[in-house]
Amino acid sequence: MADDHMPQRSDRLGLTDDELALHRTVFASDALKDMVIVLSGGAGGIGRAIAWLFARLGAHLVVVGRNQGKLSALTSNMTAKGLQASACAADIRDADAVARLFDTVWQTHGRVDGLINSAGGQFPQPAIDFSVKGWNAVIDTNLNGTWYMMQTAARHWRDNKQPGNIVNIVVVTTHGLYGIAHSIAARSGVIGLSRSVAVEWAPLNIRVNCVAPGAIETEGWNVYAPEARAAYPRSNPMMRAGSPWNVAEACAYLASPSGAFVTGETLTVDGGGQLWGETWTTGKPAYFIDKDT
Ligand SMILES: CCC/C=C/C(=O)SCCNC(=O)CCNC(=O)[C@H](O)C(C)(C)COP(=O)([O-])OP(=O)([O-])OC[C@H]1O[C@@H](n2cnc3c(N)ncnc32)[C@H](O)[C@@H]1OP(=O)([O-])[O-]
Ligand SMILES: NC(=O)C1=CN([C@@H]2O[C@H](COP(=O)(O)OP(=O)(O)OC[C@H]3O[C@@H](n4cnc5c(N)ncnc54)[C@H](OP(=O)(O)O)[C@@H]3O)[C@@H](O)[C@H]2O)C=CC1
Repeated sequence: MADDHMPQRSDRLGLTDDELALHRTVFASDALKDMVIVLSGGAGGIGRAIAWLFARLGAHLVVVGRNQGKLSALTSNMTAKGLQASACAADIRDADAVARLFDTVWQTHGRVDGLINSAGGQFPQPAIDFSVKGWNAVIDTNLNGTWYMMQTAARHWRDNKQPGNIVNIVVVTTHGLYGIAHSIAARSGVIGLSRSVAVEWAPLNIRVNCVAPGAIETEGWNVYAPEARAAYPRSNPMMRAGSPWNVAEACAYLASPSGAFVTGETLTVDGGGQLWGETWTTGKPAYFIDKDT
């Protein structure tokens, strides 16, 4: 079977709910049967693919974000297809809101089996120009917010003597992604945290992994200028953007029994971009442009 390619369209970015409801998957339809999964950023481009895939594999998805309207629109579309999903608005930067969120989910379902942290993002800017407020906004969202979710989930698993697993969506921090140094710093923190608590929490039967997507076409790309965005599909040796579905299936591998012996790992889903290619979110500076090509 050929790899799936993102349809190249100019009208919108990413996959629609109708497409996500039907997209082929390699996973068995009961791979996540009866699992309760908390998914932050669930109404975003990658989050929605995760929500649909996981619910189609039998899980109940609790989707989290700041915008109740976007969350409810998604869960209505999912429940209309017979899938199990509910919406819970919360800002992951607010540790008290995160605590209330997990209390509510445990009260409602009596369990949580997995946490996927897909909430995140940044704005493109040369690092030398970051304001204190801009820096803090990105660190708070991507490092602190992700940590509040991880720690709160883990405390519930410990206190209820239940196993759990966490997948954090990060960015590729090792090579080729420029103009978002605040996010590279935050996500490097998340990767380090994940490796550290993968060991500390192994006695609690909690696995912790990361997925690092490369250029994945979603509406999240709207934060970048069209000229910068136009170069993203050429940022890896496959010379194309990835699909949110590719990221969702990587998460399913890690969150289901297929990942039972994997912890502390970062699974990179970038078409080889960490080995060859570059992404300038701010547009490529003249200094780096080879005038002979
Ligand atoms: C292939 C490529 C890789 C792609 C990777 C992806 O992740 S794809 C997409 C993934 N999705 C996304 O990335 C989603 C889009 N990103 C976001 O939602 C935000 O960037 C956020 C994550 C920081 C949220 O922060 P928030 O809710 O607090 O929002 P806020 O708006 O209130 O900003 C707070 C402060 O930040 C500063 N500042 C903000 N923008 C700019 C700018 N353009 N310029 C300069 N500075 C900027 C500014 O100081 C502002 O305060 P001010 O001066 O206005 O009082
Ligand atoms: N698309 C890509 O090419 C890549 C994406 N990534 C990362 O993958 C993740 C998902 O990306 P993608 O789906 O494309 O981006 P989107 O912008 O489409 O989705 C991000 C989601 O995060 C939610 N969110 C942001 N801040 C908060 C917050 N403080 N509290 C709760 N929810 C929040 C947003 O919902 P709301 O605004 O309603 O709160 C939104 O639904 C992000 O971490 C992103 O940085 C990494 C590499 C590449």
